[in-house]
Amino acid sequence: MSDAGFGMGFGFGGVLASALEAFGPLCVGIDPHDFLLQDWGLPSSAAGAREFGLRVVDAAAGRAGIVKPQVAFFERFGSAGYSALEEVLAAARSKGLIVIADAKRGDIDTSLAGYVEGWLTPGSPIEADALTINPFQGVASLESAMEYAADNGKGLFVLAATSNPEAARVQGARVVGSASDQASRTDPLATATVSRAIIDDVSAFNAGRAEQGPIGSIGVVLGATVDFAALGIDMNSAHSPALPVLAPGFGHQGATATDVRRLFGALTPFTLVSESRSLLQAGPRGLAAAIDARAEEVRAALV
Ligand SMILES: O=C(O)c1cc(=O)[nH]c(=O)n1[C@@H]1O[C@H](COP(=O)(O)O)[C@@H](O)[C@H]1O
Repeated sequence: MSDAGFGMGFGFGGVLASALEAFGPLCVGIDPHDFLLQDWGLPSSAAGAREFGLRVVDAAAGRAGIVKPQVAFFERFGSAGYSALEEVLAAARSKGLIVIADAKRGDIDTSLAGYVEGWLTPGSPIEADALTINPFQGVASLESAMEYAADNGKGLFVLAATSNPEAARVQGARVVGSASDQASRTDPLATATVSRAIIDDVSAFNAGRAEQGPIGSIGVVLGATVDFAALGIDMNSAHSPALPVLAPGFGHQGATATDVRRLFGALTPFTLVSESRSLLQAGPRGLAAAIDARAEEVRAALV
């Protein structure tokens, strides 16, 4: 595969670049909700979630570059659910799909290391290519996880501005002294929103690993339903290496392909357009065509 016009680089950024080049930015969610299992004629059980996940993988392979299993819908079935998830993860990775495990983990750094070892160690039974991470304990608590990911060719997507409307109260709160915020260096009392500070801190980590290539290994989650200006997030500020963005909020939550450029500005080439229910409700027979159509729609909107 050729590079995506940004130079391939190595590490997770390079893996993302090749998927974006080959398939465009669509990320297919694997969310076996009960109502979907029922619509698909599958039982609400680990076996149903396994079958659902494997069918989504089959439909996505060769049509999209990235899948995002929602771990919650497997975890609810306990060890049998994890066993099902292991099969889905392995099937997806064996078909060349990039797998983002959506588990939203977070803890003090030594405990977080346990999660990251499980999800991001090559050869682990739950190995994924990247993991979603919750930074509520401070971005500094993620430091060793970010290092582990970058050292192992893996990625993290750190929640920064999530798509749910309840998030604004916490994520829009203002904090003093964002790490790489220019204003905070000249005025020690200058503030940034929590969302903006998380983006700056993640970008600063990637800058320290610039030798890995033009796209960073650590990305952020920015929901496509969010009012970014209200959070003080400027999509046109520079990030070097480029900052990968996982963007849920498309389809069922309201955003559409035609919103991508307006919302993500200069970050558009590194933004993964993530949809779950709006694709999955096409059912097992219609899913492949739905993925083809949406992948094409998203690519066309970005030309
Ligand atoms: O990390 C995520 O993917 C995520 C972050 C966020 O801010 N909002 C959000 O909806 N998600 C996840 O993205 C998926 C959205 O599903 P749909 O609304 O059905 O497309 C779910 O698995 C959510 O858990």
